[in-house]
Amino acid sequence: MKLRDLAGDDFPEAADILAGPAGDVDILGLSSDSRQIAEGMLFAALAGSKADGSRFVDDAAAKGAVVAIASHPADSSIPVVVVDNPRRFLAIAAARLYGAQPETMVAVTGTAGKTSVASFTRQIWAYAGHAAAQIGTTGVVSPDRNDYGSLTTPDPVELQKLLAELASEGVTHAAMEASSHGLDQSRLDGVKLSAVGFTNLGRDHMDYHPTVESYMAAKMRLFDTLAPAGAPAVIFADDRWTETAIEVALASGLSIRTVGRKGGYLCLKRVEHFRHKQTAEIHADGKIYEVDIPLAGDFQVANALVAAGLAMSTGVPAAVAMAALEKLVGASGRLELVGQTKDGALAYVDYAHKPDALENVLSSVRPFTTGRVVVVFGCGGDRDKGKRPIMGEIATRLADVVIVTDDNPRSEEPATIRSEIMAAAPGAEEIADRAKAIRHAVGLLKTGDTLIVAGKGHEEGQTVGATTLPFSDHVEVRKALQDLAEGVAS
Ligand SMILES: CC(=O)N[C@H]1[C@@H](OP(=O)(O)OP(=O)(O)OC[C@H]2O[C@@H](n3ccc(=O)[nH]c3=O)[C@H](O)[C@@H]2O)O[C@H](CO)[C@@H](O)[C@@H]1O[C@H](C)C(=O)N[C@@H](C)C(=O)N[C@H](CCC(=O)O)C(=O)O
Ligand SMILES: Nc1ncnc2c1ncn2[C@@H]1O[C@H](COP(=O)(O)OP(=O)(O)OP(=O)(O)O)[C@@H](O)[C@H]1O
Ligand SMILES: N[C@H](CCC[C@H](N)C(=O)O)C(=O)O
Ligand SMILES: [Mg+2]
Repeated sequence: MKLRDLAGDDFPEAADILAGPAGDVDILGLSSDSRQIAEGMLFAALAGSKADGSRFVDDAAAKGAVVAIASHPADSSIPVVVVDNPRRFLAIAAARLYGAQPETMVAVTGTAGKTSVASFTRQIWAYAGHAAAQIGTTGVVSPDRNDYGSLTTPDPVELQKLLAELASEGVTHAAMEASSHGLDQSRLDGVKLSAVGFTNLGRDHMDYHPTVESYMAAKMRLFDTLAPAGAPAVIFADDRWTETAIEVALASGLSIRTVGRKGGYLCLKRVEHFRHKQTAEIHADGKIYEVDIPLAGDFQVANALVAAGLAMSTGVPAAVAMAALEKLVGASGRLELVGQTKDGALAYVDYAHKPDALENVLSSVRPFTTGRVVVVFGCGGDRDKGKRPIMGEIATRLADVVIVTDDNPRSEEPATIRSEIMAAAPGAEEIADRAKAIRHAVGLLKTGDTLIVAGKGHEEGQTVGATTLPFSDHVEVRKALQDLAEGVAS
């Protein structure tokens, strides 16, 4: 496709250069990484967190790039087209180059619950008879795929390639997670959205966003920039940041649909929490439905409501959506019951790796725990350091036994990360080796206790330095439970 057609009318600041010979250049592919460039491709020079991509224009040209997109002029053997936001150019050009997307796409943002909402929305659509997919932290799930993922919101070129593949595989509906990094870096800018959702805002990624307001503003790009005017915006009604989300949706001309106890579109009239399910009375489309949601964790009711709101906003009748809630399966590693001891103590794996999530998950299991709540967790390296003492405090306040261990130390010294948590967790035990920490915790379990292994959820690796070693909380919990049952000494 010609560069001019990839740009369309979206980049008036480059209209002059695109009207000339540079606009006629035929583009065979796109990349923001000079190392991935091949003959005939466009190179987008992005200012990143570690490097400035414009340093690599010559490398890209040497590998066969025919044009570069950048935010400032550069001397090069290939034309350099200057635009205000090269990341946005890359995303929009990728959407045009790959062409197809599932007809109905929704995106959900918020600090916690995105993966669960994307999964539940996919499940409700599938129940309603649609070929549906989800894209996010746990990877890609569709009728034909179950691919492990790495980023919550993929890089725009990969994302658009994936959407075109899904469309060609017959997927008509896709729900995706919009992370604050993804939104801030314009990774979703070429996605054609039918509806958008917001769950909640808590503390996370304060290493990347300077203030909580700017973190919220990044999330709200989904509403004020990406959602087309008039699109439904499904907003969880009971969060501290609900009003802000509503204000942004109003100012952006979206159709506001609140869900929750204070919800107008879906109103939670009553909910009873049981150990493995919740019974909710939901007012939807003029009727009251009593729904058994077969998931542990009261926060899952909020996620189920946002998902039902998104499904209904894209054509699923209320009665079908409510019936589908009774069949939901939790996303992998989200308060997932992995096993129990012979005395009936339950062991869960959960993905809480930020303060609000840890607080929610520990509070959720408390009412059903007649014994002690035992938690094993750590904090990731090269990520928001401020959350470490906060999570230490939460664990100490809400659990009876706290075991601090490693969770993807990455380039940091693991002992330093643990000590920053331990500083706010008096009485906690520190066991560096995560497998040993889990085994120790399982060994402590008595009748009535609940174990939460938090932070890694579905993850299949432990990243130490630059190496990711195979590691799964599920596998380690199962092994420890089995050895305990067989009397193998720890
Ligand atoms: C901090 C961050 O978000 N980094 C993302 C960002 O990279 P960057 O722009 O900072 O890259 P950089 O290393 O500074 O390099 C700048 C540019 O020079 C290019 N380059 C570099 C070297 C070279 O030889 N040639 C070359 O062209 C790079 O390809 C890049 O385009 O843009 C890249 C392309 O989209 C992402 O892959 C990369 O994600 C990294 C891998 C990452 O770990 N991201 C995490 C923090 C993330 O995005 N997480 C979110 C949130 C999860 C959650 O909600 O909890 C997610 O969506 O997963
Ligand atoms: N609605 C919610 N409110 C508070 N905590 C939640 C909520 N939903 C999930 N959690 C907690 O957050 C963890 C992660 O849930 P989920 O993966 O659905 O969220 P996410 O927004 O996709 O997270 P991430 O940004 O890490 O991918 C869960 O394991 C649970 O501990
Ligand atoms: N998408 C999140 C995942 C964190 C998971 C946790 N296990 C950790 O490594 O901190 C991030 O990159 O911040
Ligand atoms: Mg997620």
